[in-house]
Amino acid sequence: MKLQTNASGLRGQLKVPGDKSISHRSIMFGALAQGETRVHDILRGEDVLSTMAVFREMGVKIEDKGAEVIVHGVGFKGLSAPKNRLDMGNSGTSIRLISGVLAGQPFSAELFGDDSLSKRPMDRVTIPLREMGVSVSGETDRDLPPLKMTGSAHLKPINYTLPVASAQVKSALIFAALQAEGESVITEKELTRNHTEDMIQQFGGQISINGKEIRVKGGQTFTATDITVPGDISSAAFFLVAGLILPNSDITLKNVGINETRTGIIDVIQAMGGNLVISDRDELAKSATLTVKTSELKPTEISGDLIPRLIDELPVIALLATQTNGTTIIRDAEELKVKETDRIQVVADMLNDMGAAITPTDDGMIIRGKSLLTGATINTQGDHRIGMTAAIASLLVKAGEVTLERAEAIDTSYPTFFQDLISLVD
Ligand SMILES: O=C(O)C1=C[C@@H](OP(=O)(O)O)[C@@H](O)[C@H](O)C1
Ligand SMILES: C=C(OP(=O)(O)O)C(=O)O
Repeated sequence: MKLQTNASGLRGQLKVPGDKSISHRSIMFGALAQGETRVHDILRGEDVLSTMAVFREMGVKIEDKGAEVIVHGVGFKGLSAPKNRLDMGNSGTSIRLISGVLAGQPFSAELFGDDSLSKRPMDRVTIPLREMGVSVSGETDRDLPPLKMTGSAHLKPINYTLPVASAQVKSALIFAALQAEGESVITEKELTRNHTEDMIQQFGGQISINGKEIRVKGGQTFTATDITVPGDISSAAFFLVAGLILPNSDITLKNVGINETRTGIIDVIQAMGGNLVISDRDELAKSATLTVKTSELKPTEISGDLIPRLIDELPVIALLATQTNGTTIIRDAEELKVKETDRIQVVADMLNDMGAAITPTDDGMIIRGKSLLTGATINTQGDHRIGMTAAIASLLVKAGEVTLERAEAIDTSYPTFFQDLISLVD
Protein backbone atom coordinates (compact mmCIF):
# COMPACT_ATOMS: atom_id res chain seq x y z
CA MET A 1 0.00 0.00 0.00
CA LYS A 2 1.00 3.66 -0.49
CA LEU A 3 1.49 5.50 2.80
CA GLN A 4 0.50 9.11 3.32
CA THR A 5 3.46 11.51 3.15
CA ASN A 6 3.99 15.20 3.90
CA ALA A 7 1.29 15.61 6.56
CA SER A 8 0.66 19.17 7.69
CA GLY A 9 0.05 17.99 11.25
CA LEU A 10 -2.05 15.64 13.36
CA ARG A 11 -4.77 17.08 15.58
CA GLY A 12 -7.64 15.69 17.64
CA GLN A 13 -8.59 13.07 20.20
CA LEU A 14 -8.37 9.30 20.16
CA LYS A 15 -9.00 6.28 22.36
CA VAL A 16 -6.48 3.62 21.33
CA PRO A 17 -7.55 -0.07 21.52
CA GLY A 18 -7.15 -2.21 24.63
CA ASP A 19 -3.81 -3.29 26.03
CA LYS A 20 -2.55 -6.47 24.34
CA SER A 21 -0.79 -7.92 27.41
CA ILE A 22 -3.84 -7.39 29.64
CA SER A 23 -6.22 -8.72 26.96
CA HIS A 24 -4.28 -12.01 26.65
CA ARG A 25 -4.18 -12.44 30.40
CA SER A 26 -7.87 -11.64 30.90
CA ILE A 27 -8.74 -14.59 28.64
CA MET A 28 -6.24 -16.88 30.39
CA PHE A 29 -7.28 -16.00 33.96
CA GLY A 30 -10.95 -16.00 32.92
CA ALA A 31 -10.55 -19.55 31.61
CA LEU A 32 -8.68 -20.71 34.74
CA ALA A 33 -11.16 -19.14 37.20
CA GLN A 34 -14.50 -20.50 38.37
CA GLY A 35 -17.47 -18.58 36.98
CA GLU A 36 -18.12 -16.01 34.24
CA THR A 37 -15.52 -13.32 33.60
CA ARG A 38 -16.71 -10.30 31.61
CA VAL A 39 -14.00 -8.42 29.74
CA HIS A 40 -14.70 -4.88 28.49
CA ASP A 41 -12.62 -3.07 25.85
CA ILE A 42 -10.60 -6.16 24.99
CA LEU A 43 -8.19 -5.84 22.06
CA ARG A 44 -9.41 -7.81 19.06
CA GLY A 45 -5.97 -7.97 17.45
CA GLU A 46 -4.89 -11.23 15.86
CA ASP A 47 -2.57 -12.15 18.74
CA VAL A 48 -5.41 -12.01 21.27
CA LEU A 49 -7.71 -13.86 18.87
CA SER A 50 -5.07 -16.62 18.80
CA THR A 51 -5.20 -16.89 22.60
CA MET A 52 -9.01 -17.05 22.47
CA ALA A 53 -8.96 -19.76 19.79
CA VAL A 54 -6.47 -21.86 21.77
CA PHE A 55 -8.60 -21.83 24.93
CA ARG A 56 -11.71 -22.66 22.89
CA GLU A 57 -9.77 -25.63 21.48
CA MET A 58 -9.26 -26.75 25.10
CA GLY A 59 -13.00 -26.66 25.80
CA VAL A 60 -13.46 -23.15 27.20
CA LYS A 61 -16.59 -21.31 26.05
CA ILE A 62 -15.77 -17.70 25.11
CA GLU A 63 -18.58 -15.50 23.79
CA ASP A 64 -17.92 -12.23 21.98
CA LYS A 65 -20.95 -10.02 22.62
CA GLY A 66 -19.43 -6.87 21.13
CA ALA A 67 -19.53 -4.66 24.23
CA GLU A 68 -17.99 -7.45 26.28
CA VAL A 69 -16.33 -10.82 25.94
CA ILE A 70 -17.63 -13.46 28.35
CA VAL A 71 -15.24 -16.21 29.39
CA HIS A 72 -16.92 -19.22 31.02
CA GLY A 73 -14.17 -20.33 33.38
CA VAL A 74 -13.42 -24.04 33.89
CA GLY A 75 -10.66 -23.80 36.52
CA PHE A 76 -7.16 -25.30 36.29
CA LYS A 77 -8.67 -28.79 36.41
CA GLY A 78 -11.31 -28.20 33.72
CA LEU A 79 -9.23 -27.80 30.56
CA SER A 80 -9.61 -30.63 28.07
CA ALA A 81 -6.96 -32.19 25.85
CA PRO A 82 -6.96 -30.41 22.47
CA LYS A 83 -7.93 -32.47 19.43
CA ASN A 84 -5.89 -30.29 17.09
CA ARG A 85 -2.49 -28.61 17.19
CA LEU A 86 -2.63 -25.27 19.05
CA ASP A 87 -2.08 -22.36 16.63
CA MET A 88 -0.36 -19.41 18.34
CA GLY A 89 -0.17 -17.37 15.11
CA ASN A 90 2.39 -14.57 15.44
CA SER A 91 2.15 -14.32 19.21
CA GLY A 92 5.13 -14.86 21.52
CA THR A 93 2.95 -13.97 24.50
CA SER A 94 0.44 -16.73 23.64
CA ILE A 95 2.94 -19.55 23.12
CA ARG A 96 5.08 -18.74 26.16
CA LEU A 97 2.31 -18.05 28.68
CA ILE A 98 0.20 -20.99 27.50
CA SER A 99 3.25 -23.30 27.85
CA GLY A 100 3.14 -22.38 31.53
CA VAL A 101 -0.58 -23.12 31.72
CA LEU A 102 -0.10 -26.51 30.00
CA ALA A 103 2.81 -27.40 32.31
CA GLY A 104 0.41 -28.71 34.95
CA GLN A 105 -2.10 -30.37 32.61
CA PRO A 106 -2.11 -34.16 32.36
CA PHE A 107 -2.24 -34.24 28.54
CA SER A 108 -0.11 -33.71 25.46
CA ALA A 109 -0.31 -30.81 23.03
CA GLU A 110 1.58 -29.39 20.09
CA LEU A 111 2.06 -25.61 19.97
CA PHE A 112 2.98 -23.95 16.67
CA GLY A 113 2.91 -20.56 14.99
CA ASP A 114 3.68 -18.60 11.81
CA ASP A 115 7.09 -18.23 10.11
CA SER A 116 8.14 -15.42 12.46
CA LEU A 117 7.15 -17.26 15.64
CA SER A 118 8.89 -20.40 14.35
CA LYS A 119 12.21 -18.51 14.53
CA ARG A 120 11.82 -17.30 18.13
CA PRO A 121 13.63 -19.13 20.97
CA MET A 122 11.46 -21.06 23.42
CA ASP A 123 14.38 -22.52 25.43
CA ARG A 124 13.92 -19.63 27.87
CA VAL A 125 10.68 -21.33 28.99
CA THR A 126 11.41 -24.98 28.22
CA ILE A 127 14.57 -25.12 30.38
CA PRO A 128 12.86 -24.13 33.66
CA LEU A 129 9.65 -26.04 32.79
CA ARG A 130 11.68 -29.25 32.32
CA GLU A 131 13.19 -28.63 35.76
CA MET A 132 9.63 -28.64 37.12
CA GLY A 133 8.89 -32.02 35.52
CA VAL A 134 7.39 -31.11 32.14
CA SER A 135 8.28 -33.14 29.10
CA VAL A 136 8.81 -30.71 26.21
CA SER A 137 10.81 -30.53 23.01
CA GLY A 138 11.20 -28.09 20.14
CA GLU A 139 13.34 -27.63 17.03
CA THR A 140 17.13 -27.06 17.17
CA ASP A 141 19.06 -26.47 20.39
CA ARG A 142 17.01 -23.29 21.03
CA ASP A 143 13.67 -25.19 21.15
CA LEU A 144 12.07 -23.24 18.31
CA PRO A 145 8.35 -23.93 17.70
CA PRO A 146 6.62 -26.23 17.11
CA LEU A 147 6.78 -27.37 20.73
CA LYS A 148 5.54 -30.80 21.70
CA MET A 149 4.72 -30.98 25.36
CA THR A 150 3.18 -33.24 27.99
CA GLY A 151 2.36 -31.62 31.29
CA SER A 152 2.70 -33.19 34.72
CA ALA A 153 0.00 -33.64 37.34
CA HIS A 154 2.79 -33.55 39.95
CA LEU A 155 4.76 -30.44 39.06
CA LYS A 156 7.72 -29.64 41.29
CA PRO A 157 7.96 -26.06 42.58
CA ILE A 158 10.97 -24.12 41.27
CA ASN A 159 13.51 -21.67 42.64
CA TYR A 160 14.68 -19.85 39.54
CA THR A 161 16.50 -16.67 38.59
CA LEU A 162 15.59 -15.49 35.10
CA PRO A 163 18.61 -15.14 32.80
CA VAL A 164 16.70 -12.62 30.61
CA ALA A 165 14.43 -9.69 31.46
CA SER A 166 11.17 -11.15 30.17
CA ALA A 167 7.60 -10.82 31.39
CA GLN A 168 6.66 -13.74 29.16
CA VAL A 169 9.09 -16.12 30.86
CA LYS A 170 8.17 -14.80 34.32
CA SER A 171 4.46 -15.25 33.54
CA ALA A 172 4.90 -18.76 32.11
CA LEU A 173 6.68 -19.78 35.32
CA ILE A 174 3.99 -18.16 37.47
CA PHE A 175 1.27 -20.14 35.63
CA ALA A 176 3.28 -23.33 36.15
CA ALA A 177 4.01 -22.48 39.80
CA LEU A 178 0.29 -22.00 40.45
CA GLN A 179 -0.14 -25.71 39.63
CA ALA A 180 2.96 -27.03 41.46
CA GLU A 181 3.12 -28.97 44.72
CA GLY A 182 4.54 -26.27 47.01
CA GLU A 183 5.89 -22.72 46.86
CA SER A 184 8.04 -21.43 43.99
CA VAL A 185 10.45 -18.51 44.10
CA ILE A 186 11.00 -16.66 40.81
CA THR A 187 13.58 -13.86 40.68
CA GLU A 188 13.64 -11.34 37.83
CA LYS A 189 16.76 -10.03 36.11
CA GLU A 190 15.07 -6.62 35.77
CA LEU A 191 11.54 -5.58 36.71
CA THR A 192 9.23 -6.28 33.76
CA ARG A 193 5.53 -5.70 33.14
CA ASN A 194 3.56 -7.03 36.10
CA HIS A 195 0.09 -7.63 34.64
CA THR A 196 0.14 -11.33 35.57
CA GLU A 197 0.89 -10.50 39.20
CA ASP A 198 -1.84 -7.81 39.23
CA MET A 199 -4.37 -10.18 37.75
CA ILE A 200 -3.70 -12.95 40.27
CA GLN A 201 -4.83 -10.48 42.90
CA GLN A 202 -7.84 -9.34 40.86
CA PHE A 203 -9.00 -12.96 40.54
CA GLY A 204 -8.69 -13.52 44.29
CA GLY A 205 -5.36 -15.39 44.29
CA GLN A 206 -2.21 -14.78 46.30
CA ILE A 207 1.29 -13.78 45.26
CA SER A 208 4.03 -12.18 47.30
CA ILE A 209 6.34 -9.66 45.63
CA ASN A 210 9.49 -8.28 47.17
CA GLY A 211 11.39 -6.19 44.61
CA LYS A 212 12.53 -8.64 41.94
CA GLU A 213 11.60 -11.73 44.02
CA ILE A 214 8.20 -13.33 43.54
CA ARG A 215 6.75 -16.16 45.66
CA VAL A 216 3.79 -18.20 44.41
CA LYS A 217 2.04 -21.12 46.08
CA GLY A 218 0.60 -23.99 44.04
CA GLY A 219 -2.94 -25.31 44.30
CA GLN A 220 -4.73 -21.93 44.29
CA THR A 221 -8.18 -21.41 42.83
CA PHE A 222 -9.42 -18.23 41.17
CA THR A 223 -12.82 -16.56 41.16
CA ALA A 224 -14.23 -14.90 38.04
CA THR A 225 -14.35 -11.12 37.96
CA ASP A 226 -15.03 -8.21 35.59
CA ILE A 227 -12.06 -6.68 33.78
CA THR A 228 -11.93 -3.36 31.93
CA VAL A 229 -8.88 -3.22 29.71
CA PRO A 230 -7.17 0.22 29.48
CA GLY A 231 -5.77 1.50 26.16
CA ASP A 232 -2.41 0.07 25.12
CA ILE A 233 0.48 2.49 25.72
CA SER A 234 2.45 0.47 23.13
CA SER A 235 -0.20 1.45 20.53
CA ALA A 236 -0.49 5.01 21.85
CA ALA A 237 3.29 5.31 21.36
CA PHE A 238 2.89 5.74 17.58
CA PHE A 239 0.66 8.78 18.05
CA LEU A 240 2.75 10.20 20.90
CA VAL A 241 5.75 10.20 18.58
CA ALA A 242 3.74 11.56 15.62
CA GLY A 243 2.40 14.44 17.72
CA LEU A 244 5.91 15.40 18.89
CA ILE A 245 7.75 15.28 15.55
CA LEU A 246 5.16 16.57 13.05
CA PRO A 247 4.61 20.32 12.71
CA ASN A 248 1.31 21.88 13.92
CA SER A 249 0.29 18.84 15.97
CA ASP A 250 -1.76 18.50 19.11
CA ILE A 251 -3.05 15.01 19.98
CA THR A 252 -4.98 13.83 23.02
CA LEU A 253 -5.09 10.11 23.80
CA LYS A 254 -7.76 9.14 26.34
CA ASN A 255 -7.69 6.20 28.77
CA VAL A 256 -4.12 5.02 28.14
CA GLY A 257 -2.71 2.37 30.52
CA ILE A 258 0.07 3.89 32.66
CA ASN A 259 1.13 0.93 34.80
CA GLU A 260 4.61 2.04 35.93
CA THR A 261 6.24 -1.06 34.40
CA ARG A 262 5.13 0.21 30.96
CA THR A 263 5.76 3.97 31.03
CA GLY A 264 9.40 4.12 29.92
CA ILE A 265 8.36 6.05 26.80
CA ILE A 266 6.96 8.83 29.01
CA ASP A 267 10.35 9.05 30.77
CA VAL A 268 12.11 9.26 27.40
CA ILE A 269 9.80 11.99 26.08
CA GLN A 270 10.35 13.98 29.27
CA ALA A 271 14.14 13.50 29.06
CA MET A 272 14.01 14.76 25.46
CA GLY A 273 12.10 17.87 26.58
CA GLY A 274 8.92 16.91 24.70
CA ASN A 275 5.64 18.71 25.38
CA LEU A 276 3.61 15.94 27.07
CA VAL A 277 0.84 16.51 29.61
CA ILE A 278 -0.65 13.74 31.75
CA SER A 279 -4.19 14.37 33.05
CA ASP A 280 -7.29 12.51 34.37
CA ARG A 281 -5.16 9.99 36.24
CA ASP A 282 -7.21 7.02 37.49
CA GLU A 283 -5.00 5.34 40.11
CA LEU A 284 -7.17 2.23 40.42
CA ALA A 285 -7.49 1.57 36.69
CA LYS A 286 -3.85 2.66 36.15
CA SER A 287 -4.87 4.87 33.22
CA ALA A 288 -4.66 8.54 32.19
CA THR A 289 -5.11 10.99 29.34
CA LEU A 290 -1.91 11.88 27.46
CA THR A 291 -1.62 15.06 25.36
CA VAL A 292 1.36 15.81 23.12
CA LYS A 293 2.24 18.83 20.98
CA THR A 294 4.93 19.55 18.39
CA SER A 295 8.23 19.91 20.25
CA GLU A 296 11.90 20.79 19.92
CA LEU A 297 13.63 17.63 21.11
CA LYS A 298 17.06 16.90 22.55
CA PRO A 299 18.82 13.52 22.50
CA THR A 300 19.06 11.14 25.47
CA GLU A 301 20.50 7.78 26.49
CA ILE A 302 18.15 4.83 26.85
CA SER A 303 19.58 1.85 28.77
CA GLY A 304 19.52 -0.36 31.87
CA ASP A 305 16.30 -0.89 33.80
CA LEU A 306 14.47 1.53 31.50
CA ILE A 307 14.66 -0.96 28.59
CA PRO A 308 12.02 -3.49 29.78
CA ARG A 309 9.68 -0.54 30.48
CA LEU A 310 9.66 0.44 26.80
CA ILE A 311 10.87 -2.64 24.93
CA ASP A 312 8.04 -2.72 22.34
CA GLU A 313 8.20 1.05 21.82
CA LEU A 314 11.87 1.08 20.75
CA PRO A 315 11.16 0.93 16.98
CA VAL A 316 9.09 4.12 17.11
CA ILE A 317 11.40 5.68 19.73
CA ALA A 318 14.22 5.19 17.20
CA LEU A 319 12.15 7.28 14.76
CA LEU A 320 11.64 9.91 17.49
CA ALA A 321 15.41 10.03 18.02
CA THR A 322 16.01 10.76 14.30
CA GLN A 323 14.32 14.15 14.89
CA THR A 324 16.25 15.37 17.97
CA ASN A 325 19.10 17.89 17.76
CA GLY A 326 21.88 15.42 18.65
CA THR A 327 22.84 11.76 19.03
CA THR A 328 20.68 9.31 20.99
CA ILE A 329 22.15 6.03 22.22
CA ILE A 330 20.12 2.89 22.96
CA ARG A 331 21.99 0.18 24.93
CA ASP A 332 21.13 -3.07 26.78
CA ALA A 333 18.33 -3.83 24.30
CA GLU A 334 19.63 -7.11 22.82
CA GLU A 335 16.16 -8.64 23.48
CA LEU A 336 15.05 -6.69 20.38
CA LYS A 337 16.82 -9.31 18.27
CA VAL A 338 14.35 -12.05 19.28
CA LYS A 339 11.08 -10.23 18.64
CA GLU A 340 8.88 -10.69 15.53
CA THR A 341 11.97 -9.63 13.54
CA ASP A 342 15.48 -8.62 14.60
CA ARG A 343 14.25 -5.15 15.50
CA ILE A 344 17.76 -3.67 15.81
CA GLN A 345 18.67 -4.51 12.22
CA VAL A 346 15.24 -4.11 10.66
CA VAL A 347 14.54 -0.70 12.27
CA ALA A 348 18.00 0.61 11.36
CA ASP A 349 17.69 -0.64 7.75
CA MET A 350 14.18 0.75 7.31
CA LEU A 351 14.89 4.22 8.68
CA ASN A 352 18.29 4.40 6.93
CA ASP A 353 16.55 3.52 3.63
CA MET A 354 14.39 6.59 4.32
CA GLY A 355 17.44 8.81 4.87
CA ALA A 356 18.11 8.44 8.63
CA ALA A 357 21.59 7.94 10.12
CA ILE A 358 21.39 4.96 12.48
CA THR A 359 24.24 2.63 13.37
CA PRO A 360 23.01 -0.71 14.70
CA THR A 361 25.09 -2.16 17.57
CA ASP A 362 25.11 -5.51 19.39
CA ASP A 363 22.66 -4.30 21.99
CA GLY A 364 21.00 -1.23 20.51
CA MET A 365 21.48 1.69 18.13
CA ILE A 366 23.30 5.00 17.77
CA ILE A 367 20.89 7.47 16.18
CA ARG A 368 21.94 10.84 14.79
CA GLY A 369 19.23 13.50 14.84
CA LYS A 370 17.72 16.08 12.48
CA SER A 371 17.35 13.61 9.62
CA LEU A 372 15.36 14.62 6.56
CA LEU A 373 13.33 11.57 5.60
CA THR A 374 12.71 10.61 1.97
CA GLY A 375 10.59 8.10 0.04
CA ALA A 376 11.33 4.35 0.04
CA THR A 377 9.76 0.92 -0.27
CA ILE A 378 9.48 -0.77 3.13
CA ASN A 379 8.55 -4.39 3.89
CA THR A 380 7.19 -5.09 7.39
CA GLN A 381 8.69 -8.62 7.19
CA GLY A 382 5.59 -9.63 9.11
CA ASP A 383 6.33 -7.32 12.06
CA HIS A 384 3.41 -5.07 13.08
CA ARG A 385 5.57 -2.52 14.90
CA ILE A 386 7.80 -2.06 11.82
CA GLY A 387 4.68 -1.32 9.74
CA MET A 388 3.29 1.28 12.14
CA THR A 389 6.69 2.94 12.58
CA ALA A 390 6.96 3.20 8.77
CA ALA A 391 3.50 4.80 8.57
CA ILE A 392 4.42 7.50 11.12
CA ALA A 393 7.84 8.10 9.52
CA SER A 394 6.25 8.54 6.10
CA LEU A 395 4.14 11.46 7.38
CA LEU A 396 7.44 13.41 7.64
CA VAL A 397 8.53 12.65 4.07
CA LYS A 398 8.50 15.77 1.87
CA ALA A 399 9.81 14.33 -1.39
CA GLY A 400 9.02 10.91 -2.87
CA GLU A 401 6.56 8.14 -2.09
CA VAL A 402 6.55 5.50 0.64
CA THR A 403 5.22 2.05 -0.21
CA LEU A 404 4.56 -0.45 2.57
CA GLU A 405 4.62 -4.15 1.73
CA ARG A 406 2.96 -6.79 3.95
CA ALA A 407 1.04 -4.04 5.78
CA GLU A 408 -1.51 -6.61 7.04
CA ALA A 409 0.98 -7.52 9.81
CA ILE A 410 -0.35 -4.46 11.66
CA ASP A 411 -3.54 -6.42 12.47
CA THR A 412 -1.49 -8.36 15.04
CA SER A 413 -1.86 -5.61 17.64
CA TYR A 414 -3.78 -2.71 16.06
CA PRO A 415 -6.34 -3.63 13.36
CA THR A 416 -7.87 -0.10 13.36
CA PHE A 417 -4.51 1.71 13.14
CA PHE A 418 -5.06 3.37 9.75
CA GLN A 419 -8.63 4.48 10.58
CA ASP A 420 -7.34 6.09 13.79
CA LEU A 421 -4.44 7.73 11.95
CA ILE A 422 -6.72 9.16 9.24
CA SER A 423 -9.06 10.56 11.91
CA LEU A 424 -6.19 12.76 13.17
CA VAL A 425 -5.00 14.07 9.80
CA ASP A 426 -5.91 17.77 9.40
O1 LIG B 1 4.26 -10.42 28.69
C1 LIG B 1 3.86 -9.76 27.71
O2 LIG B 1 2.63 -9.53 27.51
C2 LIG B 1 4.85 -9.21 26.78
C3 LIG B 1 6.18 -9.17 27.14
C4 LIG B 1 7.26 -8.66 26.28
O3 LIG B 1 8.00 -9.74 25.77
P1 LIG B 1 9.25 -10.41 26.54
O4 LIG B 1 8.77 -11.07 27.76
O5 LIG B 1 9.81 -11.40 25.56
O6 LIG B 1 10.20 -9.28 26.82
C5 LIG B 1 6.71 -7.83 25.13
O7 LIG B 1 7.73 -7.62 24.17
C6 LIG B 1 5.51 -8.47 24.49
O8 LIG B 1 5.00 -7.65 23.46
C7 LIG B 1 4.40 -8.68 25.48
C1 LIG C 1 7.01 -8.61 20.89
C2 LIG C 1 5.69 -8.45 20.74
O1 LIG C 1 4.74 -9.42 20.97
P1 LIG C 1 4.88 -11.00 21.20
O2 LIG C 1 6.18 -11.28 21.88
O3 LIG C 1 3.68 -11.38 22.00
O4 LIG C 1 4.82 -11.63 19.81
C3 LIG C 1 5.13 -7.13 20.38
O5 LIG C 1 3.90 -6.98 20.45
O6 LIG C 1 5.87 -6.19 20.00
